[in-house]
Amino acid sequence: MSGSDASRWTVIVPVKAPGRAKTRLAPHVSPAARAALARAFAADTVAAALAADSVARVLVVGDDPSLAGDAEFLDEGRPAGLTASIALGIAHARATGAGAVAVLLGDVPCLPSADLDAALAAAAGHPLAFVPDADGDGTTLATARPGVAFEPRFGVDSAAEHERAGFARLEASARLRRDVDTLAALEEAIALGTGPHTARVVAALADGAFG
Ligand SMILES: Nc1nc2c(ncn2[C@@H]2O[C@H](COP(=O)(O)OP(=O)(O)OP(=O)(O)O)[C@@H](O)[C@H]2O)c(=O)[nH]1
Ligand SMILES: C=C(OP(=O)(O)O)C(=O)O
Repeated sequence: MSGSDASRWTVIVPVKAPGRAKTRLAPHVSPAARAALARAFAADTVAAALAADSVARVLVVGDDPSLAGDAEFLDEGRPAGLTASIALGIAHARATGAGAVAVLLGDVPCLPSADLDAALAAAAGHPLAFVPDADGDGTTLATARPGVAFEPRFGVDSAAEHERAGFARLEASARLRRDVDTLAALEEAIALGTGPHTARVVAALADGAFG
């Protein structure tokens, strides 16, 4: 992350409180391990965004400031769901001078900053764009050029919803597309190579640190 000129991106990362997150992992790991994984996924995602050359600003939206790390934090207040938290983040970013805006979900722990830079460079060629997740039905990144009305459609079948709403589908790396919701996705992420926060929690899990 360097400078703040208008050609660079503001990246909004919604992150829910770890204790309530990643419920699809609940059958496989303890509540403490699940919360630690959720926190680590977010930390690796935010770190990648902060390190990206094309990113001027990273804004974490949620209800736990400790999840923001070195990024800005925007308190969503009473949790009202993913769509509401994203809308709050976009409105805040635009009201405080953001030009190009991206929403990156906080569960892509394999993401290298160069892969985010590549996707944002491609996104700059479209008013609105998105990156489908690894499974193809969801979305990991949605983008809007400066001044373009931005109402991303994250949630169920968001890839199809984004396409229907006129967002251009971008080619992107497996590492940007690999969100982690399930045990199978976690195993794939480990095989791809995660960021250091997730790697530490996975190692602790393997050592039996969570019981
Ligand atoms: N701020 C905020 N972030 C959210 C909210 N819901 C989901 N997120 C974040 O959006 C990203 C993608 O959400 P999901 O893949 O559904 O993750 P999740 O809700 O933790 O997982 P499940 O409980 O398994 O559905 C993750 O970074 C979540 O932390 C919300 O209500 N508020
Ligand atoms: C909210 C989404 O994430 P997931 O499908 O991982 O819950 C999405 O893909 O739009």
